[in-house]
Amino acid sequence: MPIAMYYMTGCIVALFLAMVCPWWWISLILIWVALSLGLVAIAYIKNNGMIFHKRSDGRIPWPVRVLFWPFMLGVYLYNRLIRTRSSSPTLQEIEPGLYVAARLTPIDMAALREANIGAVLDVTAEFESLNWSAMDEGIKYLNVPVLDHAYPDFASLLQAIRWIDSQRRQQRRVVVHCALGRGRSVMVIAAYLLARTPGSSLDDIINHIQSVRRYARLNRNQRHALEAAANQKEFGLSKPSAWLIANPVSGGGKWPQYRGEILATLAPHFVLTVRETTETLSATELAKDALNANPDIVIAGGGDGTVNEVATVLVGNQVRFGILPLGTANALCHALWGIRAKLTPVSLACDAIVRGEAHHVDVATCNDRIALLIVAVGFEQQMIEFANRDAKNEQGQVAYLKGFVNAVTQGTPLTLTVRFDDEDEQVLETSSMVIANAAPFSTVLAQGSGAPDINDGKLDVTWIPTSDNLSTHVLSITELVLAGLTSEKLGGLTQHRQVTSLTIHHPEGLNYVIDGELFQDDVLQIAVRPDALQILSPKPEPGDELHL
Ligand SMILES: Nc1ncnc2c1ncn2[C@@H]1O[C@H](COP(=O)(O)OP(=O)(O)OP(=O)(O)O)[C@@H](O)[C@H]1O
Repeated sequence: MPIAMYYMTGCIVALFLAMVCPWWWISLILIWVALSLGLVAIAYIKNNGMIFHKRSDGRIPWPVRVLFWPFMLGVYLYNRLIRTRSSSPTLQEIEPGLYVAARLTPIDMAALREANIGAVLDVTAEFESLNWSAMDEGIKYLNVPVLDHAYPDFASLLQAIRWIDSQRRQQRRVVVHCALGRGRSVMVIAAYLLARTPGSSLDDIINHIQSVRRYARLNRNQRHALEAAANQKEFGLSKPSAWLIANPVSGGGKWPQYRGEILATLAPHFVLTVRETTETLSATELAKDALNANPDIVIAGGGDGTVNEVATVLVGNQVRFGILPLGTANALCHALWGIRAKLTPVSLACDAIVRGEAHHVDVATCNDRIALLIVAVGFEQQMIEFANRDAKNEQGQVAYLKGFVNAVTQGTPLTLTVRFDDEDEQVLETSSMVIANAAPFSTVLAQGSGAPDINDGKLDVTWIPTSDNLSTHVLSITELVLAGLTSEKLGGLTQHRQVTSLTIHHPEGLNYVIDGELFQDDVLQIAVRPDALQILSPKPEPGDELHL
C-alpha cells in the first residue's frame, strides 16, 4: 500500500501542477505523467502485474509503452542508477544449475552463454525482456509479471516454481531474474527451494541465498505471502510424470509378483500411469500412447522383447527410458549394469528410475526394427525358437540352455552373402552370426572380442565358420566364452569384425532374431545409430565395469 500511495501522491502532484501551469503543452505532459502514475497506483492497490500486458515472449505492446512511458522512464533510470552503483554481478549461482539475476540486457549474453543457461524466468512486469524467441539461443522463457516490491499470487507462484522444476528436470540451467535480482526473483527462488525440500526453514534458505547475493532480501509483504503460500495444501512441485508399460507374462509372470513393491517404490516420486500389454495390445502401441501424453519418463517392465518394443518408439525422442527387468533372461540390464542386475534386479532398476540420471546409448536398426542387443542368425535364432513361451514358463533360463545345446548339436549351417560397411560382398559359410550392439557375458555367441560396448558407435559381428565336426563347434564356443571373460581372442576358430553397417542376404530368406524375438526376411540391412536412446542408470559401483 505505501508504494501505491507514493504513486498516487505523484499522480495528484502532477495533476495539480498541470492545472496551475501557464503553458498548455507542459500541462499536457503533466497530465500524461499523472495518468501513468495513477494507473500504476491502482495496479499496486490490486497487486496486478498484468497492467503492462506483457506478452508471452516478454514484449510489451507499443500503445501500453506509450501510455506508461513516463513511469517506465523513471524505473529505467532508477534501475540504471542502482546498477551502476552496485558491485553485485548481474548473474549469480545459488546452487548448481539455478541462478539469480538482475534485468538481462544484451551485454549479459556472454555470461549467460558461459553459464550455459537454458531457461529464463522473468518476474518483472514493467521491463521488456530480451526477445529470446528471435535470438536463436535455444533458451526457454517464461514471464510471471510481478510489480516491483510486490509478490506473485499463489497460482502464479506455483506456476513459476513448477516451471523451474520442469526445466531443471530437463537438465536445463535456469536463471530467475527481476529488475535488480534482490526481491521478486529471490522470493521465487526461495519458494522453489522451500517446495523442493518440504520442512526446510525459510530463514536458512534466505541466509543461503544471501551468502551468494549479499543484497537479496524479502520485504515484509513478500515474506508473509511466501509463508502463507507454503502453508497451502497445494504448495509443492508437481511430480514428474511416468508411464509404466508392463508385460504380465514376461519371466513367467514377474510383473504380478513384483507389482506391489514396484508401485510402492515409484508412486511417491512420480505421477504414474500404468498400462499392461495383452495378447493383442503390444508394448509398442502402448509406448505410442505414452509418447502422445508427453511424460518425463517411460518405463518398460518385462523381458528384452518388451524393452525392445518400447524402445522402438522412444528412439530419437528426448524422453528418458527406464527399464524394469521382469523377463526371463534380461540380457540388456545384465549388459548395462553388470552382475548387480542379476542379484537385485527390481530394486536396482527402481533406484535408477528414481535417481533419474540418464545415459545415451547406441541402438542398432535392422530393416525397420530396432535392436538394443543383437540381431542373430543360426545358433542364436535356433535357440530362441526352441525356448518358446511355454518352455520359458516351465523351465525359466534352463529353456535357453537346452535350446542352445539343441541348436549346436542339430543346427543347419547357412550360406550368407554379406557386405560389411562399403566393402565388396563376400560369401560366408557359417553356423552362427551375431551382430551385437550390446550383449552380456552370457550371450556367448556375441563375444568375438569380449563384451560389445553399447557406447562405441560400432556393431560387433561375430561368426562361427561352418564345420561338420561337433567338437570344432564346441571349441569355437569355448573360444568365445574365454573372449567374454578376458576380452581377448585366444584362438582362430571364430571371426570378429567391428562395423557401422552391414547387409546380409540369403536367397531363400532368413529366419533371424532381434533381442529374443523371431522374424523372417530375405535381406537384412543393419546399421548402428549412435546415442539414440537415453536410459536411466543406477548409481555406478566399483566392479560394474567387469560386466559379468
Ligand atoms: N499379455 C500378454 N499375453 C501373452 N503374450 C504377451 C502379452 N504381452 C506381451 N506378450 C508377448 O511377450 C513377448 C515379449 O516377452 P519378453 O521378451 O518381454 O519376456 P520374456 O520372453 O519372458 O523375457 P526375456 O526376453 O528376458 O527372455 C512378445 O512376444 C509379446 O508379444
